[in-house]
Amino acid sequence: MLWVGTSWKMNGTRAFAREYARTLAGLDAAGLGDIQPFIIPSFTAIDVAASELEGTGILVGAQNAAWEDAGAWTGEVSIPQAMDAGATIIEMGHSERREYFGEIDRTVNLKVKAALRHGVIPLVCFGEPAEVFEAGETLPFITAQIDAALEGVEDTSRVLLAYEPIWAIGEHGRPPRREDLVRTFAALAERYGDRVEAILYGGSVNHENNQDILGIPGVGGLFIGRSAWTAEGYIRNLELAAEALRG
Ligand SMILES: O=C[C@H](O)COP(=O)(O)O
Repeated sequence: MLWVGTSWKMNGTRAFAREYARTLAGLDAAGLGDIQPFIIPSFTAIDVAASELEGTGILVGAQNAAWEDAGAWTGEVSIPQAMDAGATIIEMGHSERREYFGEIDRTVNLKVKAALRHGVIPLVCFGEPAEVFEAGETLPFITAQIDAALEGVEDTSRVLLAYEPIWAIGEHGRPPRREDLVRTFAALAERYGDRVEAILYGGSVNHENNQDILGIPGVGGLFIGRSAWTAEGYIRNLELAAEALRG
């Protein structure tokens, strides 16, 4: 099974979400084979996307959620609230949240535990900055992030991990070299492969490198930004992944 999903980040109105999800709902999901698609809109559009996608097998997630269930946490959205809107995946630890909104390993860990307690899937993002990569310190850096995220969690089998090198993300990002990903995923698979649901790759995934990345041993899926920000772009990514899976 390959997990192939997209986060829209801070993009999209409810009307956009309805249109996108409707196009996606028209897809022959069975024809994709063993691919698990998921989309992660902004909070405001989760319910629209989820209702359009009901019964299609395509999952909808939230880009963040609080670890507490309710209370005086101004500006936060709890996991039960995200679930109420239709989310079954909770993303956490994305580098943009770590850089701009104070997300730290400790809060990611609290969120992993809260998501599992509520029976939704934690999607844990991690990745190193350029200077760590250039110093050859990627592995110790990312394994420390993952170990902290999973600390004290007995059963991690439903956790999705997403390796997103910070220097590879977004419009100024550059896709990693294949040999670097091969090395990193070999180590991640050896250390976490049996313990988690899947280990995804994210950062400058596009229609040209999609299949090549999926061919790397240990890569269990893709977490895509820009090249899936239109329904057509995302569907093309899904079709390419299905083709890669068929071999
Ligand atoms: O959440 C998605 C990632 O940050 C990747 O974004 P990108 O594909 O636009 O580089």
